Amino acid sequence: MRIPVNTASHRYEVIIGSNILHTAFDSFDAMLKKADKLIVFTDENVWNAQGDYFKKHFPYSFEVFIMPSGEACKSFENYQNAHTFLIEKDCTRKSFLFAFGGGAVGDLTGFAAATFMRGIPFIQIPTTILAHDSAVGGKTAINHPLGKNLVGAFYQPEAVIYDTMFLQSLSKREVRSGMAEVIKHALISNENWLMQLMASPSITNIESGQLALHLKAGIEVKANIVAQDETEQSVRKYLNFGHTYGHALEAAAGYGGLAHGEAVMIGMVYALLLSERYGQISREFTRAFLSFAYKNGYPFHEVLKYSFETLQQFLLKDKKAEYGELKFVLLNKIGEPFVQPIELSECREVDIEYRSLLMEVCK
Ligand SMILES: NC(=O)c1ccc[n+]([C@@H]2O[C@H](COP(=O)([O-])OP(=O)(O)OC[C@H]3O[C@@H](n4cnc5c(N)ncnc54)[C@H](O)[C@@H]3O)[C@@H](O)[C@H]2O)c1
Ligand SMILES: O=C(O)C(=O)C[C@@H](O)[C@H](O)[C@H](O)COP(=O)(O)O
Ligand SMILES: [Zn+2]
Repeated sequence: MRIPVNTASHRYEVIIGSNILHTAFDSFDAMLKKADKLIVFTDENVWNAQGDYFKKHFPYSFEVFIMPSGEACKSFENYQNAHTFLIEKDCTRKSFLFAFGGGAVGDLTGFAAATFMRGIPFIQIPTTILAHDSAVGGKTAINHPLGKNLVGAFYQPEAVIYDTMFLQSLSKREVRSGMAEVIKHALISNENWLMQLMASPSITNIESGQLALHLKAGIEVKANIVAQDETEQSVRKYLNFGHTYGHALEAAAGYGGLAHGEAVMIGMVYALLLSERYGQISREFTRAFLSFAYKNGYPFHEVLKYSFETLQQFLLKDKKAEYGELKFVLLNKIGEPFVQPIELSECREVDIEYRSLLMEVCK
């Protein structure tokens, strides 16, 4: 199945299916044969779990750069190492990169592709559920100790080749983390879809055919939004639902302490509490949603490890902030996101409210 992504700067497709790696490159054969070098960026875990399948089914000869797994690959140090690798391998503007991994590998590779010799092409080959989000739309970045994804570029891939075979080796924790972005896509777009997800007996145990439908639906939401607003001037901000508080937690936890999707899930409940004040979200819904997420194993108790004072320094660095004003994505109703300026004093009030709700619901 192919899903078009038509952004202002570039048009490409997400090719998604099971066992497609060996055939998916057919349409790119001419382009890839013109490249002087094909370089695959991956991480240790992905290479250990899926390297053999990759080597068997990837139809070209390539060199591989294996990075530390998880957020460690989005460090300045690894970003420099990646460029050193490309330079030492005599890569040129005719070289081509592949991001073979989850969102961390995808974000690092995309940023390396955007900046190596001022830009070389790359293809995303995502291997996590979460990467149905990260591989699409062209946000690339590394982390700074003072804030998540603060250094990056909008840079679109030539294609996204999503072989869902790769998902089989994901840990339960990574499945849960990835499902948070699926749930985010439902929350900002479609109440029926959200209700279907909330009715699943277990969010980490969805049958593969059904999971593929959720991934397709999530990719379509994302593709539709980035087609309207590639560089986050307007509606793209909606894709950041849950991320203001979520990114602050990830930074406070020292990148990698919390998985991205775990932090986003915690941040989405915080955004629901704010949505009660500015939209039509009821406390009853927030409570039901929190209870659903808690039963599915999202680690809400992590919030209690960090004071609001620790989180606020990161909240203030959120990329949506403008002219000293913090902006949160909130929901009027399920499927109706909007952007709301919020004072830091109100963030603190809601943080206190959140901690007491957690004590009540997450026993
Ligand atoms: N660019 C975007 O639009 C966007 C969107 C969402 C998230 N992100 C970024 O993506 C990152 C999170 O992505 P992620 O959750 O995929 O994390 P990740 O890339 O860190 O992968 C999670 C863990 O799973 C391992 N892994 C990956 N695929 C595997 C597989 N098939 N089998 C076994 N292990 C595997 C990885 O090695 C890692 O340890 C964050 O840095 C986040 O900021 C970016
Ligand atoms: O694509 C987007 O736009 C998103 O906001 C998707 C998010 O899931 C993703 O985590 C993104 O990297 C966050 O962007 P940031 O600009 O807040 O760093
Ligand atoms: Zn995200």
